[in-house]
Amino acid sequence: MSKQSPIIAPSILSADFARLGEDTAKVLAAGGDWVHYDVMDNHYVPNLTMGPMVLKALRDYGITAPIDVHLMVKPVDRIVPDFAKAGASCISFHPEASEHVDRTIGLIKDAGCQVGLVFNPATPLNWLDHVLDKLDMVLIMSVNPGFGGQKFIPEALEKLRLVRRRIDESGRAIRLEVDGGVTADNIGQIAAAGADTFVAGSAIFNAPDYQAVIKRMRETIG
Ligand SMILES: O=C(CO)[C@@H](O)[C@H](O)COP(=O)(O)O
Repeated sequence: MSKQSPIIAPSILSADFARLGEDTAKVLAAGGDWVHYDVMDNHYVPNLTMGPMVLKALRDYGITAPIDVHLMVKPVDRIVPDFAKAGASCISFHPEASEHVDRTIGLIKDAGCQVGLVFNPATPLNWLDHVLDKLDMVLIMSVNPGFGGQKFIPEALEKLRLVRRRIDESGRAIRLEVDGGVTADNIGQIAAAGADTFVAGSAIFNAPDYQAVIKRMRETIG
């Protein structure tokens, strides 16, 4: 299976939290495809963000774009149905945070969501063994999770190449997402390494013109 059409998923971790609905609608109108929604629990990662109630509030506000939930929480399973009910489209989790990775994958699918598995910079790819065919997405972290605005870790490029190969060999339509330090300047290199789904927070939300950054990213990806 060759690469799928590129998706740009602005991470609303860098949005204006005091005007979250408005800012999310604005970034989508500016050309964002998905909403990337970071859930941090001050346990698995050292930060605390948003839960399912805020996600539901975005749906109630009128956000209809796919919401790509990145769970940085431990334990994982208990909170999955709440996010599905709130309107998540895809739920990704870290294998180290789940006692039973295959069970968590099944739980997310049974809740009606797409499922992704997330790899921190030091997480080995052998967590893909035996489960790759069940996934809709593999997410490669190019920073250590917990904060926006960090610098891209270049070793992520080799990891992307390795996962691209595994996905292609599987023959399945699995997305390859990258998250952390993605900018209009490095997105070309990241796309060339095999990513087709690009999360970007500070590079978009800290810019004066969201549309101009997203357009530049899209043109660079080709
Ligand atoms: O999951 C995370 C951080 O843990 C990310 O989604 C960040 O929100 C990306 O932010 P930038 O690095 O693009 O500023």
